[in-house]
Amino acid sequence: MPQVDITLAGGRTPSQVRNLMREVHAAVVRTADARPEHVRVVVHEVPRTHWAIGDVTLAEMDAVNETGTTAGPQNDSAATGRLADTAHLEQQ
Ligand SMILES: O=C(O)/C=C/C=C(\O)C(=O)O
Repeated sequence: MPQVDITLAGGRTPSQVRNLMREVHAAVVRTADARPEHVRVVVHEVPRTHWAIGDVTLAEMDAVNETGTTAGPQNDSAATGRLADTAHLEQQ
């Protein structure tokens, strides 16, 4: 009984989430030789205020990207709006 769990940051429309579920379902049926009625797809949607990367939440990154100002902790990723785990790559 295949089960696919997907964790998404909030912000997608219900239609986007539904399409994602449909396509994942189809992919599992096609590739895993699973019966359609046995495939479970579970989407966990996390509020953007509850997902932090390097202590900068996605909501804080959004605010930076929308206003050009820093809304969260003062660090490189908050200032640039980039994901914290990629910021170090530009420093090398
Ligand atoms: O954790 C990250 O680096 C980014 C996560 C973003 C998502 O999961 C999303 O866009 O849903």
